[in-house]
Amino acid sequence: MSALPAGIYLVLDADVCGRAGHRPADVAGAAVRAGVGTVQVRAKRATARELVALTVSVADALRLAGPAVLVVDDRVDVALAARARGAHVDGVHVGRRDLEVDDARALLGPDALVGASAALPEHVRAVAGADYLGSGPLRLTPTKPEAGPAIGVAGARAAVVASGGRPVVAIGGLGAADAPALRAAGVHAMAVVGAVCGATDPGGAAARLVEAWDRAAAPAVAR
Ligand SMILES: Cc1ncc(COP(=O)(O)OP(=O)(O)O)c(N)n1
Ligand SMILES: Cc1nc(C(=O)O)sc1CCOP(=O)(O)O
Ligand SMILES: [Mg+2]
Repeated sequence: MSALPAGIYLVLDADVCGRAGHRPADVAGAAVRAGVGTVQVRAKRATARELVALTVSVADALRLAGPAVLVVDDRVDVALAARARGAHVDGVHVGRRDLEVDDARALLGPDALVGASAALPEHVRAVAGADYLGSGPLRLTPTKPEAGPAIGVAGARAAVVASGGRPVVAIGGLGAADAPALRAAGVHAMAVVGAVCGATDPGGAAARLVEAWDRAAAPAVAR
């Protein structure tokens, strides 16, 4: 199984990229070149066929950009279809209305990376087989207005405590300024959509996020 990289986790939302005038594969490549370790393909309005094509194009971009983990939001069938076309897809991120974690793993194979949404400690217990947990929204966000309620850094900390040592990925309204508090709470990675996909310069925005994350870990004397 691919381990989930710590640091910045890009949720590559096709609609947010499109509104900003960016090709998702270009955003993914620029982000990974800037040090982003994980990319999740998310396209809520796409057909299954469009999502397969998008996933293949992102996998192609990542092959050139450098090592990164690639997962698909929601759709195990799409991950499998992209793999069948030769794309390297590590796994999926499943939400509470998608396939269960164990079913996703049974279909994708034992080495797949399967992440699951779990905002509250009771959700964390319900996804015992997940390789990592996505917890949010930290704060309300225009990218996903239906998400909520906001759990804040305290909620992310509660997920970390309930996680049994599994990596927790915080999501929802996050930016570079959040890195110190999230790292202090024991969060493994910070997921962003708008901060990169919606930026004028996605690569530059990703580089600033990576730098903020790395700097947040530095000992106080080195700052
Ligand atoms: C890292 C991460 N965490 C949480 C989510 C939310 O996933 P989900 O519950 O499936 O909601 P949608 O993204 O599908 O609207 C995520 N995508 N990534
Ligand atoms: C895709 C997603 N899931 C969330 C959750 O709380 O489950 S919040 C979210 C959107 C995050 O976008 P942004 O970084 O632009 O705020
Ligand atoms: Mg989802």
